Amino acid sequence: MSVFRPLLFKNKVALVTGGATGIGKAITEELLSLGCKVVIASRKEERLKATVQELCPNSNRLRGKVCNIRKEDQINTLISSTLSELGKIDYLVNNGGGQYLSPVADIRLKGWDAVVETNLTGTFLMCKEVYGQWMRENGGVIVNIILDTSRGIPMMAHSAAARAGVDNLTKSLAVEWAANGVRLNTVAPGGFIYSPTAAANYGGRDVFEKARVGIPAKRLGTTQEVASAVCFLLSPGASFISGETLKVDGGANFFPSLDRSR
Ligand SMILES: CCCCCCCCC/C=C/C(=O)SCCNC(=O)CCNC(=O)[C@H](O)C(C)(C)COP(=O)(O)OP(=O)(O)OC[C@H]1O[C@@H](n2cnc3c(N)ncnc32)[C@H](O)[C@@H]1OP(=O)(O)O
Ligand SMILES: NC(=O)C1=CN([C@@H]2O[C@H](COP(=O)(O)OP(=O)(O)OC[C@H]3O[C@@H](n4cnc5c(N)ncnc54)[C@H](OP(=O)(O)O)[C@@H]3O)[C@@H](O)[C@H]2O)C=CC1
Repeated sequence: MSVFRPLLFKNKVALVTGGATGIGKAITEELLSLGCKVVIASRKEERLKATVQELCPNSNRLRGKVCNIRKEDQINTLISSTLSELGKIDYLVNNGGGQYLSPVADIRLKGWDAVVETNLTGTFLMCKEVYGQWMRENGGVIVNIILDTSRGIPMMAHSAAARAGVDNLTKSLAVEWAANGVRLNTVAPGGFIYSPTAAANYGGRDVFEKARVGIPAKRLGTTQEVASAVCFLLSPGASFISGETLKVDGGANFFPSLDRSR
């Protein structure tokens, strides 16, 4: 059940990258339930189609657009076609991203580049293009999803470095674009938010289940819990919050190794 007032969101237009699966899909569902029009964008057309069919089969309030955020020309087209179809972009959620597990010693340059391009460069390009085509003149709100990198992330150093870059980019843009009526914040889910697509990237649910002992609440986070944080930061309730990082981790960044026996 949503804790937000639909009046605040009605007829807003939101663009959510990676909005067809996992956390992005929960954000999409929440925004739709509040009355927004939503465009979801990612690489795999079949996932986009399935989510549009599942969440909004009988209306055009949800549209899927194929876009690889590593490709500047595709981002350009994504933004311009969204504007020509829906007339505005009030909210951008840069959620699309990911990585693979590897010790640093085994990361090849091609893999490093793939992860940095996906997470840091992709977010930079999305922010720059939406600002240039719409938000510079009209304002808007951007939320960037990262990982909680406050203690580094062994086995995911490429992604941790890229996400720390996104966190810092967000702070610079929050200052540069404030006078244009643009707010930006990051949401940092701590490690373990289960969804089937996220888990598939690591060979199944096991790696998430094993993490449970290190989480003070003794449970995994849900995609809806991340979506709530995102919607709060998008909402007018957060109208004087910009350049901040909101962790969603059930307290796991404090004393993360305590009480592993339970
Ligand atoms: C300790 C416990 C903690 C457990 C921690 C558990 C995680 C919990 C916290 C985090 C959760 C999440 O983020 S959940 C979200 C998960 N979802 C995703 O990651 C989806 C998106 N990810 C991806 O698409 C990929 O991971 C990403 C690398 C970014 C892009 O892949 P692409 O194949 O499209 O990229 P390309 O440009 O073709 O480059 C591929 C190159 O990348 C490298 N590469 C790619 N996958 C690889 C792999 N599995 N193993 C090795 N190397 C790989 C190789 O060098 C590849 O080159 P070649 O060898 O020449 O091919
Ligand atoms: N699950 C977790 O525990 C945590 C997740 N996160 C982050 O949250 C975000 C969402 O992850 P989650 O929902 O869990 O996992 P998913 O794997 O379900 O989501 C990743 C999404 O990103 C999209 N994507 C990946 N690469 C690109 C690209 N180059 N261009 C466009 N879209 C892309 C994927 O779609 P497609 O493959 O079709 O392109 C997919 O929809 C990610 O940035 C993730 O790293 C952060 C902390 C913890």
